[in-house]
Amino acid sequence: MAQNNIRVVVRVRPFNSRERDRNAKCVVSMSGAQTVLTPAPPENSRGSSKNARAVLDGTKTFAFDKSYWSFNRADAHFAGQDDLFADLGRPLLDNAFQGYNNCIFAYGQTGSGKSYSMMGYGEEEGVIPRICRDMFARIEGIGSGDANMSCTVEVSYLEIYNERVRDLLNPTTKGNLKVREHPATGPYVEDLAKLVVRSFVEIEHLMDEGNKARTVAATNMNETSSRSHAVFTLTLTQKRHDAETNLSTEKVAKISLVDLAGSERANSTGATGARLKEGAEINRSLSTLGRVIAALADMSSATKAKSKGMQVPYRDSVLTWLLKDSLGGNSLTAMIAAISPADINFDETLSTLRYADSAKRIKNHAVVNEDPNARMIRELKEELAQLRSKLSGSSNGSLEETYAPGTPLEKQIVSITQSDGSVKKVSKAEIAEQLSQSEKLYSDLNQTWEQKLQKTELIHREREQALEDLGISIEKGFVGLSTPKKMPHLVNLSDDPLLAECLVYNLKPGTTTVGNVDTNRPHHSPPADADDDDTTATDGLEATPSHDSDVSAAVDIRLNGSKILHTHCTFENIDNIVTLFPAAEGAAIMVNGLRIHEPKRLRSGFRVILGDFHIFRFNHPQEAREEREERLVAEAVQQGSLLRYSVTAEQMGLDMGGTERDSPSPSLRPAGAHERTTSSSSGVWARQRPGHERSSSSVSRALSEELGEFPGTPATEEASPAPWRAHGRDSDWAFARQEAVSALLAPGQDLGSLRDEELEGLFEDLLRVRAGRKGRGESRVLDFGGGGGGGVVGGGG
Ligand SMILES: Nc1ncnc2c1ncn2[C@@H]1O[C@H](COP(=O)(O)OP(=O)(O)OP(=O)(O)O)[C@@H](O)[C@H]1O
Repeated sequence: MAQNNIRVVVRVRPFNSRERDRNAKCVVSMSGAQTVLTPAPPENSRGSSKNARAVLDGTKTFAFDKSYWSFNRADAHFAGQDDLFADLGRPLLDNAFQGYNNCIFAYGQTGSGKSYSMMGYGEEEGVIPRICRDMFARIEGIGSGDANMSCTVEVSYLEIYNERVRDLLNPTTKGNLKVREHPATGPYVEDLAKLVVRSFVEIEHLMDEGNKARTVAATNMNETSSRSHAVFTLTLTQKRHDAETNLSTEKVAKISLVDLAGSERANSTGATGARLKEGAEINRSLSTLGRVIAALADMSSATKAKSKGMQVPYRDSVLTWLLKDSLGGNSLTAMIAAISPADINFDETLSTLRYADSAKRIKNHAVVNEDPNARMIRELKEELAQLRSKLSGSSNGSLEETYAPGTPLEKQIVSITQSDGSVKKVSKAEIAEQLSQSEKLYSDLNQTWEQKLQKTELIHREREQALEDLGISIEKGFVGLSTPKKMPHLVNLSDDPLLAECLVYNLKPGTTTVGNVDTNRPHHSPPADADDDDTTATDGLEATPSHDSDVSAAVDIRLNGSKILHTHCTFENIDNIVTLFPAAEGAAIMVNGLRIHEPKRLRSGFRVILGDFHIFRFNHPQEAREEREERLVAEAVQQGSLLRYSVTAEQMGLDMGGTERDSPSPSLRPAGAHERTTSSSSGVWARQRPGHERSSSSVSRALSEELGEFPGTPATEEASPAPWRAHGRDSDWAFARQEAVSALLAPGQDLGSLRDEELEGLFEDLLRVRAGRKGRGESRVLDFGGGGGGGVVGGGG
């Protein structure tokens, strides 16, 4: 058994545009493995010697396993994604191939760079895709080097939100899976899909669809990923067949990769109602994580005798229960503490560094998992025999009481011997429950590879069906993802880079109807009355019930949440001209910030908001291409260059076919909105995480750019914006929200003329932004992120 401390590394990101706009000072410095946090002097007393002393007094120095300086690429000690992978990813794989469990979790406030390190953005792949890619490269190497060795990989992907566990890969399980614990297996999520993957591309595909499920669920509640914890787990099984003895042995390693919710939620304030409940539940996982880390750190410094009596509150939250092995258990674990460099985030950064500082004292006890399945099967078999005999009463020896026939199982108490040898009194009802759990575990463990493959295929079909039922376009025979080549479509925008632009809704020739997802749910109350605070009603992807009415059958795109009517609107695509028709009076529809009541022709790049929370960009690839072509030709003509006039579009850099550029016409959209890379080589990780900042300045920048205030910005953006660039794709999202709000607050707009819901929505939004700003150094401007009745434009249905 290897006893290892948790490896703790810190990473500081560059300033974001909001910090730059506020002239933030960098308060973080790094030297070797040390991270130093120095409070910035107050604005009005800079330079005074008294103040200089006070600042020095406030300096905090922390030593970690590594400190990654990602603040400025130009610096000699700059650390990028490669460095992180070399230090954390490669050793993790070395350990996993030896048979050790491993875990990496990222901790830090919202926007500090957790997802950047874990998943990455654009070409800047994070540690998760690199691990997956390298794992399959190693497996290939093993397979070709030793015929007696074989490796298999299984994947699960879950999200914890409000203490509820949602399977992101299996739509048939509803959003509340149970965490259980069995002595043979440790904590596990009952009924969580564990899908077989045979290549990196298959993992990419799963991750893509998992993120789609996450996005659908998040949009339902106007959420972002920073409110939930995501746990991606790989199980690597290596089988060695010994030709001489004809025996097989196994090594199994579990790799858990965890992107935690923004840590400021551990102490967020200002929430009310459902928000408060949500806050409390998210806090529960994060605050319990804090207590678990503290308890384990204390235990590591206590004497052996003293530490024996100490309790670690793993079971107080779903997250810590699931991470039990990774924290103080059988795992080699690393924590990435992500921090902002800015003075305005000083308090959050200090709190993150303190967290990280205690985490580094935690000791884990990792063992090589040799033949764990064989052991578990043996233990479960023994247990099952005991449970069955207790339940049937056949082992009623002298020690057990006898009960009259017909006595309810709850009332029949028997004693069972537990795996540690202790004897426990339990009711037969509990035994029946445990029996069914253990039988399930036993049958899971006994599944053949073929059965696992079949199940994976079945869930895959169900998942795609569930997405298609919502109107979300699915790439059949997935090989890298690209948005539709020709079809006009809507693509979702989001404040959250992780959730932006992963849902594509095709607008096929003819009519596409948008309605409420609940329309095809039998016995559901009218969606117009839907209370968006009711977080229990919306679980994201679910296997869709059969279409039970004419209305539901006619609905192609199903959206959830408040203010989406049974039949909300239709898109008519006639000869490639797309027109949006409100389907009923009062349907909440905005196009480019204006509420529409009449049909409206859409042009590529238009922002469309449906209901309160569904924000899209309309893309018309063909139209965008034609416009670019026309513009280039016009430019060529203007320059009087007959030569250029005669060159083909392709020669001018227009891609007419395969690798299309689907973004809206720059003339019709904020110029800061970048085109997405459609390169399949960068895969889903790149696609899902275009450069993207959540800040106010991107709104103002987007507006300025549209007004031509950024002359340096090229009219036609190149694909694949780097994440650290000042303006990201979110300008589309923020721009859409901005114009929606501006429309309500337009000059001359009489607030008194707003409808009650609109006024209330705005009021709540303002309160939330204000509370957010007070509670957090860095807030998202336009963070109307609460579900609670607010929303983009308040009123609607
Ligand atoms: N090391 C880095 N280099 C360049 N840009 C970074 C780095 N880390 C983060 N960023 C940028 O900062 C922004 C926020 O990062 P990210 O989305 O990873 O934060 P997060 O901590 O995951 O937030 P949340 O808790 O909301 O999920 C992104 O635009 C990202 O591109």
